[in-house]
Amino acid sequence: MSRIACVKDIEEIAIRKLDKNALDFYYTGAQDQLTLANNRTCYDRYKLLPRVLRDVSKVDLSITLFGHKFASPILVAPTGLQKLAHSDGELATVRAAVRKGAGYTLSTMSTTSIEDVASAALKAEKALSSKGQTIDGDKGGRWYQLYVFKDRSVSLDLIRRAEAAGFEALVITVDAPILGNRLANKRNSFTLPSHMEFGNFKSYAKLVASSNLAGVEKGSIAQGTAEADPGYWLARFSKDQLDPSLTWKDIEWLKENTKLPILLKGILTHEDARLAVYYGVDGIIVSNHGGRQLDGVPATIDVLSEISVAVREASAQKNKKPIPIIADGGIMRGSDAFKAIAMGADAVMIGRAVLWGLVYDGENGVCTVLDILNEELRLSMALSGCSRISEIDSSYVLDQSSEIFLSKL
Ligand SMILES: Cc1cc2nc3c(=O)[nH]c(=O)nc-3n(C[C@H](O)[C@H](O)[C@H](O)COP(=O)(O)O)c2cc1C
Ligand SMILES: O=C(O)C(=O)c1ccccc1
Repeated sequence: MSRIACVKDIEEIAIRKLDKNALDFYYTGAQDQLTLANNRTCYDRYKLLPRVLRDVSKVDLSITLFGHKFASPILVAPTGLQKLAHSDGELATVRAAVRKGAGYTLSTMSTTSIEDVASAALKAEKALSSKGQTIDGDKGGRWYQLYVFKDRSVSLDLIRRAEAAGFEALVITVDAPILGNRLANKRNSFTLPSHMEFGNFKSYAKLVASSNLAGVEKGSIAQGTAEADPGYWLARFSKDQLDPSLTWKDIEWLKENTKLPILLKGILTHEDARLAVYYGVDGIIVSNHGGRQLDGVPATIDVLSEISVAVREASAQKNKKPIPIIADGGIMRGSDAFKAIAMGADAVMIGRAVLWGLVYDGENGVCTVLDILNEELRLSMALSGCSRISEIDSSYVLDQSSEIFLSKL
């Protein structure tokens, strides 16, 4: 077999390896998958405008967020059910993130517990130090993604556990009050194999019953009518347990209940970006959930520049520095990350790319994905004349379909 040269090569192998139930869960988007497709094609529309004759003999990828130095602005997005990809699941991913100094966010919907992920990460950090290996970033840098449950005591307990386990920020996902309309998962009656389960809910009786961890075959839930019953295990669990009544008031409640920085994941408009600053959150993740929630929303790169203006203005009104903006969706190349940063992101997250690495070769596969994307980003920077992430701005990209561009013609 020929050697792996890019993340697409790894994706192809992963597609061949996974069964239909798991592949469709990872790969597909909601409804007509318009946003999923757009997430990819939009990057291709932005052209790079390189500057030359600048010293690029040293290119520094590192960034600092919330006082923490990361080796690269490419962070690992929270994705649920990672044991479907590899038997080591979340443990493999977090170990890879440690080895590469990459930011890592653990999903509420993990197949491994918060505590086991934290202890694997600490062990991996110790192993690196004892080998005398250094990474270009600080230790730690792990965040916890929270879905807010109807039973608020569960959410509070998850926060306490994440804090106790050393997670350093909370990522509140706000674009999934209800799970998106995922047709492939419906058709497949998507389910977890019986030997897998959620990693965090064992002590919450209601969640155990509702997720059928108590031994009932997960796939055997009767198919209801489309309206009354979302039709498959995960959609039903989400409908029963996640709180669709969440509002900005609850962000205040969360702030009262933790000292950790809070990021909102799933912001797509400048109005909500302003509200996020107004309500005092510490960062936003501009995301369409990888095209898995509301189909038909724009690709994140297309809304980044107006959101970054809004964040700057709203933060200035409070006499504060702009809060960090992270973007995700469709990033499969280091040059995609470069473009997102140019359009206003401070960092980016990768979801599926990590999952493909995990399927391909567990921990080492995720390391390979991170290495490839970081090297591609380094190359984009060097060839564009940038030696630091902070130098990358909108002068390095051209959006050929934007009104500004068209009005210049
Ligand atoms: C299989 C899968 C599971 C996901 N699970 C979660 C999750 O549990 N929580 C969450 O906030 N986002 C979740 N996401 C969304 C990702 O965090 C991220 O926004 C998205 O994957 C980015 O797009 P990309 O996959 O094109 O990189 C999931 C995405 C995928 C593909
Ligand atoms: O699939 C997802 O996108 C997601 O966010 C999720 C929700 C519930 C369980 C697992 C993943």
